[in-house]
Order: sequence, then C-alpha cells, then structure tokens
Amino acid sequence: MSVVLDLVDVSVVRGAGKRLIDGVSWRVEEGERWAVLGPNGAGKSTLLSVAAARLFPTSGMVDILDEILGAVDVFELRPRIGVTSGALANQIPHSETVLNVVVTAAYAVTGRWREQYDPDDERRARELMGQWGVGELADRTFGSLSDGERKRALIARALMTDPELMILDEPGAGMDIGGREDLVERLTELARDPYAPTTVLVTHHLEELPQGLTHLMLLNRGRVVAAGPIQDVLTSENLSATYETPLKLTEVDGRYTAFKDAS
Ligand SMILES: Nc1ncnc2c1ncn2[C@@H]1O[C@H](COP(=O)(O)OP(=O)(O)OP(=O)(O)O)[C@@H](O)[C@H]1O
Repeated sequence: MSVVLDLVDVSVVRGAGKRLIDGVSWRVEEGERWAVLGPNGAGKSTLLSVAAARLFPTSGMVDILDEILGAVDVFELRPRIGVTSGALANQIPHSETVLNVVVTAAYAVTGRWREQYDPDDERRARELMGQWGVGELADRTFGSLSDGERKRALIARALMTDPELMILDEPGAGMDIGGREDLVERLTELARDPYAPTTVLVTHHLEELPQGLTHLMLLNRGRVVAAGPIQDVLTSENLSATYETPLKLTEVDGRYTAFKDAS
C-alpha cells in the first residue's frame, strides 16, 4: 500500500514562539479513512492546512502523495487534493451558481472564468451534485443555499478533480440534526466506497463520525495524544486526556457520543 501522507516531527510556530502544532508525526496510507478530533485551538485546521499543501511547516518533513513539501510545485500538487473548509466556502462569491462552484474545481478556481466548460466536466459536476443531493440546485446561487446544502456542494466540488486525498474540515458545522444525519449517511457511503479517495475528516462532534472510518487522531495543544486504528484509539481514557475532562464514551449501532463522567 502506498503512503499518502507522511509527516515527520512537524511543527508550526508563530509569533512569540506559539506552537500551533508541535512535533507531529503522522502516516496515512492509501485507502485509509481518518478522523481528527481535538478541542478548540488544538491545531486541527493548522495540521490540515499542512496536509493540504496550503501551509509550510516551520520545521519537520512533509511528504504528500510522494512529493516533498518545499521541493514540489504546490500548484501541481494541490489539484490532487480535494479540500472542503469554512475558509474555502468564504472565498466563493455568493452570486456564483452551484454548477459553477462545482465545475470550476476542474480549473482550480473559485469563480467562473470561462463561458463554456468541457461537456465532460459539466457532466461529471452534475453527476456529483446528484450524488451529494444538490443536483436540483445547479442553477441556484451559492449564497441562496442553506448551510447543509453549501457543505454538500463543496464536497461535490472537492471530488470534482478525482483527488487522491480528500480533506474535510468540519463538514457538519452549523447543521441541524436532520442535515447532520443526512451528511453522516453520505459520508458513510463515501468511507465504505473502495474507489473513494483516502480521506481525512476533522470534526468537533463524535456524532458526526461516519461508520467506515478506519483511523483516528486525537490532538491537544498541538500534540498527538493518540493516533491509530479507530478501535484502539477511541476510548474514554484517550478522550478524557484529549479534552482534559473526564469523559465517558458511548456507542450505539456503530455511532458514538461522549458525556462527562460523573462517577
Ligand atoms: N498566526 C497565528 N499566530 C498565533 N497563533 C495562531 C495563529 N494562527 C492560529 N493561531 C492559534 O493556533 C491555535 C491552533 O489553531 P487551529 O485553528 O489550528 O485550531 P483548531 O484545532 O482547528 O481549532 P478550532 O477547533 O477552534 O477550529 C489556536 O490557539 C489559534 O488561536
């Protein structure tokens, strides 16, 4: 199996020596489905920005899809990585149609820049929009969509280039329970699809973990608390250490939640 991500002793340091991530080593192999959990400010988004070739670390080695960050043209590497994040959503003009939001990924831009697209690109965009439940919304403006619809349109966009690595930063943020459950169902299908790209998902909520995840990283204060196969890492003890509060993990039919352990 080939290695998709290999981070060795990676740190990102900002003003006054603040370590956003601190000596992180992480190996992701082809076909794995990871989630990254950790409290606010733990460094999850920073870590994902490094993994998506959007941010250079202060120190350490980063290998993404067999290319070393710093020795590769990131503009050639980035189209191989599908990303959804709130930051990306904010860059998209609200007046853009949903079809354009999705199809422009093939041209690595966020606004329409050509009047005509390749018919194959448009066909693929419409197919992905259908799969992610926004097929009927192709001609609506991005700004008119609900939070949940926007998130699903962005996932369709991220898949547009047939990426080898897919990075989902809080795809369920801002959704109501129905929207979340719909998203988890679709993410479960994606996780179980053997042809889907290697995936890394960041979330704040255990309830958003789709079934079919294979691995989990727990991050706190920029450091890895635990990382590895989900069945080994997802424990009350590890969650308590990560969130610095006593937590009791509960599992129901392959879905998870955690509450403060009062015992
Ligand atoms: N330029 C910067 N200078 C100093 N600190 C920064 C800078 N950018 C981010 N930080 C801090 O780095 C820490 C990690 O931020 P990051 O966004 O990676 O965390 P996160 O785990 O994604 O948080 P959240 O769950 O709240 O989104 C936070 O404490 C943040 O305030």
